[in-house]
Amino acid sequence: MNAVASPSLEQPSLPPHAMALPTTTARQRVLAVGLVGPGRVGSALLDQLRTAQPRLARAGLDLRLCGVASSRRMWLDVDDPELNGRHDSAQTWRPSNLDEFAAHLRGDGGRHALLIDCSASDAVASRYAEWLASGVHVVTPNKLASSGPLWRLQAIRAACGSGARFRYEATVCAGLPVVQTLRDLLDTGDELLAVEGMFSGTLAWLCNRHDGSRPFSALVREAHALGYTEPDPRDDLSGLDVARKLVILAREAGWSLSLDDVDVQSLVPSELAGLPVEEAMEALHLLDAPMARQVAHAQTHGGVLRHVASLDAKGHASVRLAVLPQSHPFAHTRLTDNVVQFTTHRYRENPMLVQGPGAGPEVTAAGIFADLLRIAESLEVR
Ligand SMILES: NC(=O)c1ccc[n+]([C@@H]2O[C@H](COP(=O)([O-])OP(=O)(O)OC[C@H]3O[C@@H](n4cnc5c(N)ncnc54)[C@H](O)[C@@H]3O)[C@@H](O)[C@H]2O)c1
Ligand SMILES: N[C@@H](CCO)C(=O)O
Repeated sequence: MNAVASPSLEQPSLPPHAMALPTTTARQRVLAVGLVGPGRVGSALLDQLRTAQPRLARAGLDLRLCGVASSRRMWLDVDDPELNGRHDSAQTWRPSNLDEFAAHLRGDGGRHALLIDCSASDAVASRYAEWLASGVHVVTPNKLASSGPLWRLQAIRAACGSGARFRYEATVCAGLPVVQTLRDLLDTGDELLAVEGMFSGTLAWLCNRHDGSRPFSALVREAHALGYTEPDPRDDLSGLDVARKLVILAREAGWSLSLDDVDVQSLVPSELAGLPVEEAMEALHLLDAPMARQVAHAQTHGGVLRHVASLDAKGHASVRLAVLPQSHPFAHTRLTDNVVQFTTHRYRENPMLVQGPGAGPEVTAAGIFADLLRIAESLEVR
């Protein structure tokens, strides 16, 4: 199984026989896994799963990749490996159909099944409740279910009554333990008072790299190629991606925040906002002049640009680009570093910090993988 290096490659080379596992022993837990969205993050995850399979098998977890679905086509492990072999290891692909995909994953219902959504698709997020209700666990870095309509998230939570689990650690700051940390604080009786920080790996990287020597648009293209941005980088630049993360954390704490409640400062000029994504990628130069002015302004004031966000217990939430003094702790972050500062009842004098790389396929994939392992740990042997 090789990595799919480009998001445009919708066909990861996944010879079914490459996923062959050591013989299952009576004590092994079997987990059927299906992946939707083999893009930058999904492909990195497929690589990590394949590398880990022998080690997991020795530890008693038989991880079986049963299917991969992209927006247009899918591969299921029942597809003919001999035929694939005759076509130079090509896969047998069929048109994508999420109903068939989930039914195949469930099998006869006798095995544990887990679906990983690595798309950024609302249509896929809309299916979680029915998958969970049918007993399929769901893990995702896709923020749309947890930050979208509240009724849909409530339906997803209700569907977990089937015993299936829904985990989404990588929706906030990629592989950093942010959602789990907040959950641990709350589960042990602490109370969230405020969250502040830098929640965009892309904006952190752009602010660190943008010194005026290269056009901002060239840096955005590079961040996209490195896999830091959302599929549509305007989701990062408009502050929407960070607003989604604030909503996810607020809801984790039991607050009914929605995207409309977040005061967001967008960096996307209106001429760029209305374009289809391909045209917008061609017109990124529209960002250059305004961002050059922002950098010059920060330099004149002896400060640095940082993309910051905050949320308080009264539901005030904001996302903006700020000029911070060199002495500010956020001024010395590197590369894609995110910082999440939790002020809680216990940590009110000296808030708790989670900090580190906040974007990129490999760290994000590792966050998803860790969610999968937490679910796998709780499975009984079938
Ligand atoms: N890149 C990061 O650093 C990062 C970090 C945290 C979370 N995420 C999230 O991870 C997800 C994937 O990001 P990416 O950078 O890999 O994006 P990508 O564009 O590289 O990949 C998305 C994949 O989803 C597939 N897809 C789209 N619609 C689909 C549909 N309806 N059915 C099946 N497949 C569909 C596409 O075919 C593509 O393979 C996004 O939700 C993103 O917000 C990314
Ligand atoms: N595009 C996002 C990925 C992590 O959610 C970011 O740059 O932070």
